[in-house]
Amino acid sequence: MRTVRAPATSANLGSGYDTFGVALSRPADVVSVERADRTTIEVTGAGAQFIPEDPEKNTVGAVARALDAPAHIKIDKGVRPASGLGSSAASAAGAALALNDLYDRGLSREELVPIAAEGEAVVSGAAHADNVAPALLGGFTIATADGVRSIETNVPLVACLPEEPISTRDAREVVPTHVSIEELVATVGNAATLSVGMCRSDPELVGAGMADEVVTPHRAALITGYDAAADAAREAGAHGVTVSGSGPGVLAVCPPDRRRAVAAAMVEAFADNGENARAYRTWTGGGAELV
Ligand SMILES: Nc1ncnc2c1ncn2[C@@H]1O[C@H](COP(=O)(O)OP(=O)(O)O)[C@@H](O)[C@H]1O
Ligand SMILES: N[C@@H](CCOP(=O)(O)O)C(=O)O
Repeated sequence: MRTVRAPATSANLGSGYDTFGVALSRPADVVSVERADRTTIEVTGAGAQFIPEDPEKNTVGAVARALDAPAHIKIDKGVRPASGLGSSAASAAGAALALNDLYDRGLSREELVPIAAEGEAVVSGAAHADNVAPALLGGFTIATADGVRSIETNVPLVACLPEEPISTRDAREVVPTHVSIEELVATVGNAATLSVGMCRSDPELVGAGMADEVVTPHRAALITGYDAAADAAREAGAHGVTVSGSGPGVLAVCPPDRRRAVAAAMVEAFADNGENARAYRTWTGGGAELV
C-alpha cells in the first residue's frame, strides 16, 4: 500500500489563466492505493457525497488507466469539490504519485503532470494542468504546451470558500474567446509582475500582478458577494485578490500578520451577502508527498 498527501492548489492567479498555479500548505487530500485486479474507488471526507466512485467519472480512475495501474484507491477529501481549490486535481496528483511508486513506473513528477491532467479532462472537459502541476511539484508553477516550470516560493495567502459550488466545466463557458491587443499588453505586464513577485517571495508584487480584466470579471460575476469580499479583503490589508481557479473560492495575498484580519473580513462580507463561507489562512506550500 502507498499513501500520499496531496495539497490544494489555486490556479490562474488572475493574470495566468490555464497557466499559473500555486500549491497551498493546507488543506489537502490523502490518497491510499493498493494493488488490485481492477480499479475500485472509495471516497470519504469533505464533500464526499458529491464525488463519484465510478472509475470512469473520478479523476483517479483516469490516472490509474493512464498508468496501467489498477488499484483499490481510497480518497480522504480535505479539499472540498467544486470550490476552486483544485479538489479534483489534488486526488489526481495524489493517485499519480502513489501509483507510480506502487507499480514502480519510474516516472518523474514532471512526467506525471500530463497523466494527472487526464483526470481533469474527465471532470472539466479540458486537460488543463495548472492545478495538477503545483499539486505535484509544489511552489509556483507555469504550465504551458511545452511543459512545466516551477519555483519554490514563500507567500502568505488566504483562501475563502463560499458554500455554493461552481463547476469548472460551467465556469469555463463564460471565458471570452478573444482579447484585444490592449488587453494582451496589460495581461503580459501583470503576469510578468506576478512571476517576479513569486521569484522574490514578495506578496506586494504578487498582489499587483494578480490584476486581470480579461477572465476574472466574468468568473467574479458568478460568485454572490465577490465584490464585497474583495473590497473587504483589500481594506483589511490584502495586496491583491482574485478568483481562485474557476471559483467560487476567492484568493487573497497579504502580509503574514494580516491573514487573520483578511480571513475574517472576507467571511463577514460573504455573510452580509447571505453566503456561508470558510476561510483558510495558508501559505504557498510543497507538492504531494508519500507519507
Ligand atoms: N477525486 C475527485 N475529487 C474531487 N472531485 C472529483 C473527483 N473526481 C471527480 N470529481 C468531480 O469533479 C467535480 C469538481 O471538479 P471541479 O469542478 O474541477 O472543481 P475543483 O476541482 O476545483 O474542486 C465535481 O463534479 C466532482 O464530483
Ligand atoms: N484554469 C482552470 C482552473 C480550474 O481550477 P479549479 O480549482 O476551479 O478546478 C479554469 O480556470 O478553468
